[in-house]
Amino acid sequence: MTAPEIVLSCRGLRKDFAGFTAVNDVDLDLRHGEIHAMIGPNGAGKTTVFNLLTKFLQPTKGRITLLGQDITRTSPSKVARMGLARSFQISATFPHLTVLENVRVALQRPNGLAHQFWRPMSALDRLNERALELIELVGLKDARNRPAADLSYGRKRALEIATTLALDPKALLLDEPMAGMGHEDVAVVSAIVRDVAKTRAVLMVEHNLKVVADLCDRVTVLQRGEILISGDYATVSRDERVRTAYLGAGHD
Ligand SMILES: Nc1ncnc2c1ncn2[C@@H]1O[C@H](COP(=O)(O)OP(=O)(O)OP(=O)(O)O)[C@@H](O)[C@H]1O
Repeated sequence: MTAPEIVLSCRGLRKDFAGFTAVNDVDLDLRHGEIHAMIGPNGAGKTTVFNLLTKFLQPTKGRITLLGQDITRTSPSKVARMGLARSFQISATFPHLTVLENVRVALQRPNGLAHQFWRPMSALDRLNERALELIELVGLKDARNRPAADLSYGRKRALEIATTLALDPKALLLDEPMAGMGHEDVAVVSAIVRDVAKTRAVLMVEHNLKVVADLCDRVTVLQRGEILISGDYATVSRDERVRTAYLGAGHD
């Protein structure tokens, strides 16, 4: 069987901040249908890698490709349109708008609201149809007419994921999607991530190792800006360097 298509890839990625190397020689391949976790201690460079991949930071060295196209020098808005989405940057939700209105706003974003007013009713119907599909995908159908502010924490995160999916990204980067959640919400959001990953590549920074073990196909461990090891959870968690450096001695 051939390996799934590589959606987002980087080679030799490096970022220096005023003489300090925050990220060094990072190679990553995100594949269609796979969930890839990036873990590592505080300050390991995870956020910097996210910022480099989404083009919010320009790499000092290295090359990034999205669907085979070199995006190393492409602007963040262009890479977003090309199919790379990041959870918190383009998914801000409006608390006083309903769930449906929030997703509709997100769906209209690529073309800008100003271009929408002249469209025939059928286009608006299509917009509602697509909005409802996304709302259903993240399990918020029953709450579609409720203001976002009324949702529980986990369901707000589900709404954010729905708005992030509005551009139908091919690669989705999630920065600690389960942060601050209780068990039930973690289960809900995990199921959503598993579902959305079926048709795209997902990279997530996640501190909850149980989530990583249950959800992720591949784990990359960063330490002091460099990749310590990359592989499936079983392989990575068996590695002595990972056990001492990150998981801590005695971790099972
Ligand atoms: N703009 C910047 N200027 C200078 N140093 C920076 C900048 N951004 C990050 N760094 C440094 O780069 C290193 C990596 O930081 P980064 O935020 O990427 O780590 P992280 O793995 O995301 O950590 P955390 O888990 O705490 O979020 C840190 O030492 C940080 O202080």
